[in-house]
Amino acid sequence: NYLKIWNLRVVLMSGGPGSGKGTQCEKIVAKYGYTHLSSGDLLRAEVASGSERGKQLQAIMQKGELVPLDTVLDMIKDTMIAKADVSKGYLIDGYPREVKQGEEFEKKIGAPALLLYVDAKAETMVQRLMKRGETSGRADDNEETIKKRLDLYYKATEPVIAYYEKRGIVRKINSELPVDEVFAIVVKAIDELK
Ligand SMILES: Nc1nc2c(ncn2[C@@H]2O[C@H](COP(=O)(O)OP(=O)(O)OP(=O)(O)O)[C@@H](O)[C@H]2O)c(=O)[nH]1
Ligand SMILES: O=c1ccn([C@@H]2O[C@H](COP(=O)(O)OP(=O)(O)O)[C@@H](O)[C@H]2O)c(=O)[nH]1
Ligand SMILES: [Mg+2]
Repeated sequence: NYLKIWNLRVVLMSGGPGSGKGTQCEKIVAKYGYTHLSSGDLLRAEVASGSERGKQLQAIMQKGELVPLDTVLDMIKDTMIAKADVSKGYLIDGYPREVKQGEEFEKKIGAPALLLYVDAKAETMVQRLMKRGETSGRADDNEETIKKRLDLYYKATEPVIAYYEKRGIVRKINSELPVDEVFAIVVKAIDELK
């Protein structure tokens, strides 16, 4: 199975907090049957398990900071391997968060075929997250943590996009548009892959 993951297509979904990554990923999974891995969801599952490691993660995420990159990469890799037999390809959401994470991913797993970059204005993202926070129950959907996530996104994650741009695999998509219009552009980008 470890060998098998090298042959499966990897699509990355990147964008700021609240830019619509999760929303678009759900639609991609329904249409293409890719295995969806959200690094944030994997981390939240570990927190929910109540483990010692989960407690440490909770503290980091509550502050809007980044979890050590090896922790996240190991979780992603283990999940990829576990699902390799039934997988048609992987859709990895919210990862990599920093250039170093991307480099490690390539060393241990392989090169992605496409990076979908959903882009919205900071103001839009904050608004969406505040609204989502009314019902999400996410400890990090509050004004103070949102601001930190946003700052860290511009500082650490935007350079990741520049890194993949050099390889010509980035498709930037305006996610200020209604969900279905954003998705139509996403579909085009995926269908162009061979
Ligand atoms: N108008 C509009 N709203 C959207 C769009 N995509 C997402 N939203 C809303 O914005 C909120 C955040 O979307 P998510 O898909 O959860 O965002 P995310 O990028 O996964 O955010 P994180 O989980 O914080 O990384 C949701 O409550 C959606 O309803 C879009 O394309 N257009
Ligand atoms: O590769 C990752 C992905 C997520 N996180 C942590 O998990 C939180 C939530 O991530 P998610 O992608 O769900 O939401 P976003 O911050 O994009 O709104 C982040 O703020 C980080 O603390 C992390 O450290 N590394
Ligand atoms: Mg999400």
